[in-house]
Amino acid sequence: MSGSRFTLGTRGSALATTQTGHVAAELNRLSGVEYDTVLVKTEGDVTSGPLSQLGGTGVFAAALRQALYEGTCDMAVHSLKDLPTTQPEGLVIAATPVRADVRDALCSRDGLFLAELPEGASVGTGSPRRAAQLLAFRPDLRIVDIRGNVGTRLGRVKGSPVQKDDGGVGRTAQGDLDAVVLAAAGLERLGLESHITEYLDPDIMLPAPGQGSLAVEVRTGGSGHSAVDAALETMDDTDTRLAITAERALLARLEAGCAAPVGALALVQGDELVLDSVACKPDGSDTMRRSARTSTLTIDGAWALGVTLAEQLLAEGAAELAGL
Ligand SMILES: NCc1[nH]cc(CCC(=O)O)c1CC(=O)O
Repeated sequence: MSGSRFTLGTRGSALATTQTGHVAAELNRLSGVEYDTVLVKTEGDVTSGPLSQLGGTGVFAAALRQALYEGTCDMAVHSLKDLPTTQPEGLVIAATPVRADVRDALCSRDGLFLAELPEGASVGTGSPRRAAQLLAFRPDLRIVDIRGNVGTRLGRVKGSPVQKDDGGVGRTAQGDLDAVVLAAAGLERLGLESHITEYLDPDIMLPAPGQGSLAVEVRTGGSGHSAVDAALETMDDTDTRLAITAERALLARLEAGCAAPVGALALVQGDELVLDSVACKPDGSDTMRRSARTSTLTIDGAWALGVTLAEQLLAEGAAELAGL
């Protein structure tokens, strides 16, 4: 689209609008071009069944991508981990900004660490990946399938702080869980990091491929503004791009979606890209952790790293283990 403004599509959740707002402000700072945001309702926001049973990947992204493709907006900001690994024809990821904290975060009552939760404690998550890794570390935990936006999930924790009508903050007795697990990045972007009682070490909990990373998507050919396209190029972070490429290649080669009990984390360490991965039996009774590294620091090299590690996992029975 030409003209002096660009339009950014976003989902309506607090997390989505916050993320989009940050990206918009940064693009405006870098390019001087003004922007508008367009709210797009997605299937993932209106369906109420448990996330793990929604089936298909990309329920959050599909409507937003449709809006972008049709020209309702010039750009879309996604949480990368919610994007299916196949890139739709006609759209490209123009920027992956510097990644935020990749870790999962425990938000528990009374500031308890994961290891300190009482025997049989209830932990809420809708993610089979989180559930399996929690159970691998603590087989006694009772995993409760929850969904909803970040605020709703935090509210499930016993004694979690609530905003009172008079503007003060009180404690709720409404909570029914001892803890929930959420992405640290989302909590931090929403200014809710005070709820975090433990950043879960990737040795215990490998994050979802792409976790903590944003993807700014445009139509093939660009945003329609050369200044905005240049800003997107500036915003793109090479190390983030390499890492998420390897993680997503692994997921793609496993033919696993975001609901699979599979974790992956890649990091540029010196002149190497290191990829750690885990495939779990959903009940956490068995896990397969494998790592690989490459010194070919290109997008093709990163993709090949993910594929190679996925093939090793598959050769060792990961598909049967994780029910892929
Ligand atoms: N599936 C929902 C979703 N998509 C992205 C984030 C958090 C932000 C991120 O990982 O970049 C979340 C919430 C969560 O998992 O706690």
